[in-house]
Amino acid sequence: MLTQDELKRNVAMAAAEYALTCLQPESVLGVGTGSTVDFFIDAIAEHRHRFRAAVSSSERSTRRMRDLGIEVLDLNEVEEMPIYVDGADEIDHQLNMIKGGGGALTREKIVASVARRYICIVDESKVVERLGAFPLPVEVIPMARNVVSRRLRALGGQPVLREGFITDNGGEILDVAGLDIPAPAVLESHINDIPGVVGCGLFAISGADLALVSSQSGVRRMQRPGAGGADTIQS
Ligand SMILES: O=C[C@H](O)[C@H](O)[C@H](O)COP(=O)(O)O
Repeated sequence: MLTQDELKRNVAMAAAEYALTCLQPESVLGVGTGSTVDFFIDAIAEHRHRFRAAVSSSERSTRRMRDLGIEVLDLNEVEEMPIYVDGADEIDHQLNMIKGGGGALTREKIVASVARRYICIVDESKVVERLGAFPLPVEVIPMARNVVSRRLRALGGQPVLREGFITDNGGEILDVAGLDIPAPAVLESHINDIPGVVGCGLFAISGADLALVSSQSGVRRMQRPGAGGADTIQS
Protein backbone atom coordinates (compact mmCIF):
# COMPACT_ATOMS: atom_id res chain seq x y z
CA MET A 1 0.00 0.00 0.00
CA LEU A 2 1.58 3.28 -1.14
CA THR A 3 1.46 6.24 1.25
CA GLN A 4 0.07 9.59 0.12
CA ASP A 5 3.61 10.94 -0.14
CA GLU A 6 4.60 8.02 -2.35
CA LEU A 7 1.57 8.72 -4.54
CA LYS A 8 2.60 12.37 -4.78
CA ARG A 9 6.16 11.39 -5.66
CA ASN A 10 4.95 8.97 -8.35
CA VAL A 11 2.78 11.55 -10.07
CA ALA A 12 5.56 14.14 -9.79
CA MET A 13 8.03 11.79 -11.47
CA ALA A 14 5.53 11.06 -14.26
CA ALA A 15 5.02 14.80 -14.70
CA ALA A 16 8.77 15.43 -14.88
CA GLU A 17 9.06 12.79 -17.58
CA TYR A 18 6.16 14.38 -19.48
CA ALA A 19 7.54 17.90 -19.02
CA LEU A 20 10.89 16.92 -20.49
CA THR A 21 9.16 15.83 -23.70
CA CYS A 22 7.71 19.37 -24.04
CA LEU A 23 10.82 21.37 -23.13
CA GLN A 24 13.62 22.56 -25.41
CA PRO A 25 16.97 23.93 -24.21
CA GLU A 26 15.57 27.49 -24.64
CA SER A 27 12.23 26.75 -22.91
CA VAL A 28 10.97 28.28 -19.70
CA LEU A 29 8.95 26.00 -17.42
CA GLY A 30 6.07 27.26 -15.28
CA VAL A 31 6.13 25.80 -11.77
CA GLY A 32 3.31 25.76 -9.22
CA THR A 33 3.33 25.40 -5.45
CA GLY A 34 2.66 22.76 -2.82
CA SER A 35 3.79 19.43 -1.47
CA THR A 36 3.16 17.60 -4.78
CA VAL A 37 5.04 20.27 -6.71
CA ASP A 38 7.95 20.00 -4.24
CA PHE A 39 8.41 16.41 -5.46
CA PHE A 40 8.16 17.65 -9.06
CA ILE A 41 10.86 20.26 -8.45
CA ASP A 42 13.12 17.59 -6.96
CA ALA A 43 12.51 15.33 -9.97
CA ILE A 44 13.10 18.03 -12.58
CA ALA A 45 16.19 19.49 -10.89
CA GLU A 46 18.55 16.79 -12.10
CA HIS A 47 17.46 17.62 -15.67
CA ARG A 48 17.85 21.37 -15.26
CA HIS A 49 20.32 21.59 -18.16
CA ARG A 50 17.60 20.39 -20.56
CA PHE A 51 15.62 23.66 -20.26
CA ARG A 52 16.58 27.29 -19.85
CA ALA A 53 14.90 28.29 -16.58
CA ALA A 54 11.65 28.33 -14.62
CA VAL A 55 9.06 30.88 -13.57
CA SER A 56 7.73 30.28 -10.08
CA SER A 57 4.30 30.84 -8.54
CA SER A 58 5.54 31.38 -4.97
CA GLU A 59 8.48 32.35 -2.79
CA ARG A 60 8.39 28.76 -1.47
CA SER A 61 8.90 27.18 -4.89
CA THR A 62 11.46 29.83 -5.86
CA ARG A 63 13.60 28.98 -2.82
CA ARG A 64 13.39 25.25 -3.45
CA MET A 65 14.32 25.60 -7.12
CA ARG A 66 17.22 27.97 -6.49
CA ASP A 67 18.56 25.68 -3.75
CA LEU A 68 18.59 22.88 -6.34
CA GLY A 69 20.36 24.98 -8.97
CA ILE A 70 17.36 25.80 -11.20
CA GLU A 71 17.44 29.34 -12.54
CA VAL A 72 14.23 31.22 -11.69
CA LEU A 73 13.16 34.15 -13.87
CA ASP A 74 10.81 37.02 -13.09
CA LEU A 75 7.59 36.60 -15.09
CA ASN A 76 8.13 40.08 -16.53
CA GLU A 77 11.13 38.70 -18.44
CA VAL A 78 9.13 35.87 -20.03
CA GLU A 79 6.61 35.96 -22.87
CA GLU A 80 5.81 32.30 -23.34
CA MET A 81 6.21 28.91 -21.76
CA PRO A 82 5.18 25.55 -23.17
CA ILE A 83 3.81 24.13 -19.95
CA TYR A 84 2.85 24.95 -16.38
CA VAL A 85 2.82 22.14 -13.80
CA ASP A 86 0.91 22.44 -10.53
CA GLY A 87 -1.10 20.51 -7.95
CA ALA A 88 -4.69 21.05 -6.84
CA ASP A 89 -6.86 20.65 -3.78
CA GLU A 90 -9.77 19.31 -5.83
CA ILE A 91 -10.23 18.52 -9.51
CA ASP A 92 -13.38 17.40 -11.28
CA HIS A 93 -13.76 15.37 -14.46
CA GLN A 94 -13.97 18.53 -16.60
CA LEU A 95 -10.56 19.50 -15.12
CA ASN A 96 -11.97 22.45 -13.18
CA MET A 97 -10.04 22.86 -9.94
CA ILE A 98 -10.03 24.34 -6.47
CA LYS A 99 -6.56 25.56 -5.55
CA GLY A 100 -4.97 27.74 -2.91
CA GLY A 101 -4.67 25.41 0.07
CA GLY A 102 -1.12 26.79 0.30
CA GLY A 103 -2.27 30.35 -0.36
CA ALA A 104 -0.47 30.70 -3.71
CA LEU A 105 -3.59 30.84 -5.92
CA THR A 106 -3.15 34.33 -7.35
CA ARG A 107 0.41 33.91 -8.60
CA GLU A 108 -0.47 30.41 -9.76
CA LYS A 109 -3.27 31.75 -11.93
CA ILE A 110 -1.05 34.47 -13.35
CA VAL A 111 1.83 32.16 -14.27
CA ALA A 112 -0.54 29.50 -15.62
CA SER A 113 -2.16 32.10 -17.90
CA VAL A 114 1.10 32.47 -19.82
CA ALA A 115 1.63 28.76 -20.43
CA ARG A 116 0.35 26.96 -23.52
CA ARG A 117 -0.62 23.86 -21.50
CA TYR A 118 -1.60 23.43 -17.85
CA ILE A 119 -0.66 20.06 -16.38
CA CYS A 120 -2.31 19.28 -13.05
CA ILE A 121 -0.67 16.66 -10.83
CA VAL A 122 -2.70 15.04 -8.06
CA ASP A 123 -3.23 11.83 -6.21
CA GLU A 124 -6.58 10.08 -6.53
CA SER A 125 -7.97 11.61 -3.30
CA LYS A 126 -8.23 15.01 -5.04
CA VAL A 127 -10.54 13.84 -7.84
CA VAL A 128 -14.19 14.70 -7.14
CA GLU A 129 -17.51 14.53 -8.92
CA ARG A 130 -18.37 18.09 -7.92
CA LEU A 131 -16.11 20.83 -6.52
CA GLY A 132 -16.82 22.37 -3.13
CA ALA A 133 -16.06 19.98 -0.29
CA PHE A 134 -12.67 21.71 0.04
CA PRO A 135 -13.26 25.27 1.36
CA LEU A 136 -12.63 27.71 -1.49
CA PRO A 137 -9.64 30.00 -0.83
CA VAL A 138 -10.20 33.63 -1.84
CA GLU A 139 -7.36 36.16 -1.59
CA VAL A 140 -8.47 39.62 -0.47
CA ILE A 141 -6.97 43.04 0.15
CA PRO A 142 -6.91 43.21 3.98
CA MET A 143 -9.11 46.35 4.21
CA ALA A 144 -11.79 44.53 2.18
CA ARG A 145 -11.88 41.40 4.36
CA ASN A 146 -15.27 42.13 5.93
CA VAL A 147 -17.07 43.54 2.93
CA VAL A 148 -15.93 40.60 0.79
CA SER A 149 -16.97 38.18 3.57
CA ARG A 150 -20.48 39.63 3.53
CA ARG A 151 -20.71 39.18 -0.24
CA LEU A 152 -19.46 35.59 0.03
CA ARG A 153 -22.04 34.85 2.72
CA ALA A 154 -24.73 36.22 0.39
CA LEU A 155 -23.56 33.58 -2.12
CA GLY A 156 -24.22 30.88 0.49
CA GLY A 157 -20.65 30.46 1.73
CA GLN A 158 -19.18 30.56 5.21
CA PRO A 159 -15.91 32.50 4.93
CA VAL A 160 -13.26 32.06 7.63
CA LEU A 161 -10.15 34.21 7.76
CA ARG A 162 -6.94 32.13 7.56
CA GLU A 163 -5.49 33.41 10.83
CA GLY A 164 -1.87 34.58 10.85
CA PHE A 165 -1.40 33.97 7.12
CA ILE A 166 -0.26 36.62 4.65
CA THR A 167 0.21 35.74 0.99
CA ASP A 168 3.32 36.50 -1.06
CA ASN A 169 1.37 39.51 -2.36
CA GLY A 170 0.54 40.90 1.09
CA GLY A 171 -3.06 39.69 0.89
CA GLU A 172 -5.21 37.68 3.29
CA ILE A 173 -7.06 34.44 2.59
CA LEU A 174 -10.71 33.73 3.29
CA ASP A 175 -11.46 29.99 3.23
CA VAL A 176 -15.08 29.66 2.14
CA ALA A 177 -16.94 26.50 3.15
CA GLY A 178 -20.44 25.49 2.15
CA LEU A 179 -20.55 26.88 -1.39
CA ASP A 180 -22.71 25.07 -3.89
CA ILE A 181 -20.74 25.01 -7.16
CA PRO A 182 -22.87 23.66 -10.01
CA ALA A 183 -21.17 25.97 -12.55
CA PRO A 184 -17.56 26.62 -11.47
CA ALA A 185 -16.71 29.18 -14.21
CA VAL A 186 -19.80 31.25 -13.41
CA LEU A 187 -18.98 31.35 -9.69
CA GLU A 188 -15.32 32.13 -10.42
CA SER A 189 -16.30 35.09 -12.54
CA HIS A 190 -18.81 36.27 -9.93
CA ILE A 191 -16.26 36.16 -7.09
CA ASN A 192 -13.57 37.79 -9.24
CA ASP A 193 -15.94 40.74 -9.72
CA ILE A 194 -16.29 41.50 -5.98
CA PRO A 195 -14.24 44.64 -5.24
CA GLY A 196 -11.39 43.74 -2.87
CA VAL A 197 -10.94 40.23 -4.22
CA VAL A 198 -7.41 39.71 -5.52
CA GLY A 199 -7.92 36.17 -6.71
CA CYS A 200 -10.23 33.22 -6.37
CA GLY A 201 -9.10 29.60 -5.96
CA LEU A 202 -11.51 28.35 -8.59
CA PHE A 203 -9.63 27.51 -11.79
CA ALA A 204 -12.50 26.93 -14.20
CA ILE A 205 -12.55 29.81 -16.69
CA SER A 206 -9.16 28.32 -17.55
CA GLY A 207 -8.89 24.83 -16.09
CA ALA A 208 -6.19 22.25 -16.67
CA ASP A 209 -5.51 20.82 -20.12
CA LEU A 210 -4.28 17.51 -18.75
CA ALA A 211 -4.33 15.92 -15.30
CA LEU A 212 -1.97 13.19 -14.16
CA VAL A 213 -3.58 11.22 -11.36
CA SER A 214 -1.72 8.71 -9.20
CA SER A 215 -3.37 5.81 -7.43
CA GLN A 216 -2.33 2.46 -6.02
CA SER A 217 -2.47 1.03 -9.53
CA GLY A 218 -0.36 3.64 -11.33
CA VAL A 219 -0.58 7.08 -12.90
CA ARG A 220 -3.38 7.77 -15.36
CA ARG A 221 -4.19 10.72 -17.56
CA MET A 222 -7.42 12.69 -17.48
CA GLN A 223 -7.99 14.93 -20.50
CA ARG A 224 -10.46 17.76 -20.78
CA PRO A 225 -13.69 16.26 -22.18
CA GLY A 226 -13.43 16.19 -25.95
CA ALA A 227 -9.63 16.14 -25.86
CA GLY A 228 -9.25 12.33 -25.69
CA GLY A 229 -9.70 9.52 -23.17
CA ALA A 230 -7.85 8.38 -20.05
CA ASP A 231 -4.94 6.00 -20.12
CA THR A 232 -2.38 4.65 -17.70
CA ILE A 233 1.13 5.94 -18.31
CA GLN A 234 3.06 4.38 -15.48
CA SER A 235 2.48 1.65 -12.93
O1 LIG B 1 -1.70 27.27 -2.92
C1 LIG B 1 -1.40 26.12 -3.12
C2 LIG B 1 -1.67 25.38 -4.36
O2 LIG B 1 -2.83 25.75 -5.00
C3 LIG B 1 -1.48 23.87 -4.31
O3 LIG B 1 -1.35 23.47 -5.64
C4 LIG B 1 -2.61 23.09 -3.72
O4 LIG B 1 -2.92 23.59 -2.44
C5 LIG B 1 -2.25 21.59 -3.62
O5 LIG B 1 -1.18 21.42 -2.76
P1 LIG B 1 -0.63 20.01 -2.33
O6 LIG B 1 0.08 19.44 -3.50
O7 LIG B 1 0.30 20.30 -1.17
O8 LIG B 1 -1.80 19.18 -1.90
